Amino acid sequence: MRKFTGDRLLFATHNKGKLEEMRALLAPFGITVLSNDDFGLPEPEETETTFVGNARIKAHAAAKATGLPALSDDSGIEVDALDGAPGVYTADWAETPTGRDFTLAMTRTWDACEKIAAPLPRRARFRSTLVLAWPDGHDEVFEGKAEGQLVWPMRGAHGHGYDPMFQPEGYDITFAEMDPAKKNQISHRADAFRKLVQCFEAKMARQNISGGSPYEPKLGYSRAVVQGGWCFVAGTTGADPVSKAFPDSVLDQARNTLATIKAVLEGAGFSMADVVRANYVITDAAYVEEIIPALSKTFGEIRPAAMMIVAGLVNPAMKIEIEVTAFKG
Ligand SMILES: O=c1nc[nH]c2c1ncn2[C@H]1C[C@H](O)[C@@H](COP(=O)(O)OP(=O)(O)OP(=O)(O)O)O1
Ligand SMILES: [Mg+2]
Repeated sequence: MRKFTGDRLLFATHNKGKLEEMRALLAPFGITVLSNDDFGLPEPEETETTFVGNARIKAHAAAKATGLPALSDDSGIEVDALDGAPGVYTADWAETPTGRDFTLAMTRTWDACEKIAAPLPRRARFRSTLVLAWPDGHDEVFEGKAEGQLVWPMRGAHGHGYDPMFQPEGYDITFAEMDPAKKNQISHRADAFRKLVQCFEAKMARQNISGGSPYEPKLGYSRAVVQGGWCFVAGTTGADPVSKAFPDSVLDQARNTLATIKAVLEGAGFSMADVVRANYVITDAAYVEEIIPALSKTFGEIRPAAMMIVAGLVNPAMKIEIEVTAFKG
């Protein structure tokens, strides 16, 4: 999957409700979100018969016109009793000669169910297909959905589109009665967005990882810090993970240290193979020969850039401390 590495993204929509939701979803990633309004882009004709087809039209048209990576959303509501209608034509059901009227669209949808005396609950789902397109024509597709049922009469004043008649599964309020931040956690768009986030890994906000040591808040450090594609693991010593005692042998301490580092990296979504730098402190130069089996077993193939210092450590029982840095592109 191609990664998004820039800091400006165009969200190619003319729908203010979608734009607000997408800006909130993207806020933690430090990406400036531009909209069609910033460029005065025309609304392309959605001539395809699938969500992905129409989402591609919108994203590629915007990426081509602006030279920026562009994200689009094509979405709609599927009603089981109506064989999935209005589906891709959800926006069309709101069209009137003077613009879109969603009260009319929702009334049409409910009436269609009434006409065939569809049994209750009238199961439905929102679907969202997000397409991220680059000016060179490449794109990535992410799909999401939110299950629920239609309710009548319409309820609630938040949200947009068909929100007042959609009650998500597990709730007794509609999307339009829900706090917008809550809708943004459980919606079809949020579901698709969680998949899109893989594209933004390199933009992830800083994350401090605690190992639970009481010294962390006292001395002001973290077991590891993850930022962007990097994981910085703090200097780690070789106590036994269960007894917390330091074994006599420096080789055993080295093995414990490397096992702890491996667990920390894996907990942060990295692996030992991602280690690009390792710094070693040993308390006696003679220990170099002793720790070779642990080091060559762990790093013989990975070969991070390394440095080894002979120095004192804070507890006389400690014979080795290792810090590593990992990078995931
Ligand atoms: O969270 C939602 N809550 C309520 N209704 C929603 C939602 N998400 C999509 N919908 C409905 C209304 C929208 O008009 C249609 C999608 O049509 P769709 O063509 O994808 O969007 P659109 O024409 O409003 O904006 P644009 O194409 O510029 O992104 O489905
Ligand atoms: Mg549209």
